[in-house]
Amino acid sequence: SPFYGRIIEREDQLARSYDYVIIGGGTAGLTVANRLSEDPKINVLVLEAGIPDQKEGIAILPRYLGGTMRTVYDWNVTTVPQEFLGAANSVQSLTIGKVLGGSSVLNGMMFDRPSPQDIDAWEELGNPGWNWQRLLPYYKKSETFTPPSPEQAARFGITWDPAVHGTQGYIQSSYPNYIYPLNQNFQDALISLGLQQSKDQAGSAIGVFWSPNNLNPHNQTRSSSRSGYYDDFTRRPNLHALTSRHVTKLLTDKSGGEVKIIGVEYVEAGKSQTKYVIKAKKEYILSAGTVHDPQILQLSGIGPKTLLDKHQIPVVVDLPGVGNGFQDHPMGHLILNLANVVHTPYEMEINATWDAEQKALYYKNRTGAWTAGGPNSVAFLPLGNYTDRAADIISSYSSQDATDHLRTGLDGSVLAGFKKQHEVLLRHLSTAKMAAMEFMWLSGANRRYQMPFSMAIQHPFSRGFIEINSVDPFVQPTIDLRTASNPVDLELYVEALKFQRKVVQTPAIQALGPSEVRPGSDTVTDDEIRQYFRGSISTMFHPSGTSGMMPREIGGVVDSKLRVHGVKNLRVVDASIIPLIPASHLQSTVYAIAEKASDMIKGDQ
Ligand SMILES: Cc1cc2nc3c(=O)[nH]c(=O)nc-3n(C[C@H](O)[C@H](O)[C@H](O)COP(=O)(O)OP(=O)(O)OC[C@H]3O[C@@H](n4cnc5c(N)ncnc54)[C@H](O)[C@@H]3O)c2cc1C
Repeated sequence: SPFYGRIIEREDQLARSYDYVIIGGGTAGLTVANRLSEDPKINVLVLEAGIPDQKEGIAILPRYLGGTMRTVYDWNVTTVPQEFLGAANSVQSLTIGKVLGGSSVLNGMMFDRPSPQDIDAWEELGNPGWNWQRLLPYYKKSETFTPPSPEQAARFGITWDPAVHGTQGYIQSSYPNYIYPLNQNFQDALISLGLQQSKDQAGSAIGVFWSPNNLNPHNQTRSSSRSGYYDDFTRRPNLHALTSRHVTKLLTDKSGGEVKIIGVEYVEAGKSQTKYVIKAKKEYILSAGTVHDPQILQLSGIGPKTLLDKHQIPVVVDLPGVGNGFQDHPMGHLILNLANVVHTPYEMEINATWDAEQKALYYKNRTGAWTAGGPNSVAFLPLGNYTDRAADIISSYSSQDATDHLRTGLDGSVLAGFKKQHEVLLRHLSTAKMAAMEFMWLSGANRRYQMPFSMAIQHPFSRGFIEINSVDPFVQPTIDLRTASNPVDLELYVEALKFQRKVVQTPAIQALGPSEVRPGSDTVTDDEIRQYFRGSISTMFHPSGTSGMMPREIGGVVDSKLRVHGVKNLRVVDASIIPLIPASHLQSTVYAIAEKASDMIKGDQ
């Protein structure tokens, strides 16, 4: 067919049948599509609600990091008012990708990994085979790591361990040709406080470390699931992507005793009168992301019975976990102005001459500050590393009844699951092997200030939810992060700010002539600090957990082969299956999950 080998545009270009239909061509969706279509006999269709980006600056240049937010490539969804936060930041926007490549086209390009314990905890929740040792090969499989140049390695002291990196994967991880010197001040400051520096974050992400970006080292542009797993494979005749197609529900059949998916219903964007149905011979794979997976499942009658009854949707599978278990990394800031002039991404915004010089360098030979955007320097710290109140905090969590601060009306199975998570988290957080807080200089991910430090809680005990509030698939589901609903989470921020202020006092930061812009000198007491965070914490864009991988008896949505409980031929593969959010930015883990899932699906063929 003349249409093979590209993104197809019309229904009459579809193949007669597909073995797999993948709902959502995002980070995980395109990974699975690539791997399944390696077998030329297997036909794969991806249905993606967004359009392909045009490789414009905001989508591919580190200089314009963040520029896709609130554009056509963003679903532009917002939360309901957050009752545990202050009025000023009560309604939050939650950027998520609506584009071929999904959130990997919008993300902050930080390419790090969690610590082994973060993944081992998944196995402890009843998922055999989901531990660090078994997932590490998939982190490696998805990555091609390029070490920093010898000059950069020598100048900044960047070390790495080739044993934990991949060399054949489709996602490029590398250091930009230009590294902002402030990354070094940040490292030096933390080391001067006695913190350990890891040789390589990719095998043990504790302490302060250098991190690469998802950056193509050859042309210094973003590496995304689209550039890595899709663009070079469009000549495969058995891989089709149909964009601008919004999936509205899954069609189910219960007649044989077990529940089966018998088709996917979708519409073309802007033409919702005409409904199409496409069928898969083997399986359906839901990769629509943490916000939309539960919406699609619930609209299809798979979800909590009480919610389905409320909307008069016939119950196909009563699965109380669907949409519950939402987790994210809420993020707060300490912001400095610097008296001593150093180059920062902020300078791009105020110094047109410097920006133009850097632009010229970029287009001449891919050097200069336009190559840099995503953060390269970060610290993931266990409680005992940044506060002497670690024991108090652990005991505040452990003296709670695990279900004290959850939303009301949850099914017993979901409560049992959270009890189990509570236990697993407390066991690990009291060791030096699980990070509780991430500290980072945001680099180009926040270009409004010279020195925005972020602080993000890594293992919140608060849980949010996503649920439909209409049977209309085009109405955004209710997104309730419930940030800080567990009050002990806020205590971690109080301690984090005090620690961050100590960091500012170190010679490495003092050399920059810092003055605190936020929260500022009138925020001193614990109560003032709590108020500050209530009024300012926002999401770090790491939504996960709404199709949690756990046994059904404890509120799980998918089993350890990522099959939806109670449904024969449906898997979920993306960030929503993460049962406990790890201490890391999420993309490397999403790729690893998708690579592992692809092998499991092939194995079951
Ligand atoms: C602004 C931002 C910054 C981030 N920064 C970083 C970072 O620096 N480092 C890092 O590691 N991670 C970062 N992340 C997180 C990381 O990018 C995500 O966790 C990851 O990309 C999620 O992958 P996914 O496959 O679960 O979902 P997505 O990649 O979002 O894919 C879901 C896809 O499904 C499609 N879809 C949804 N509903 C439907 C429907 N009804 N019909 C058809 N298609 C549908 C969507 O359009 C989308 O393409 C960031 C994320 C964002 C948004």
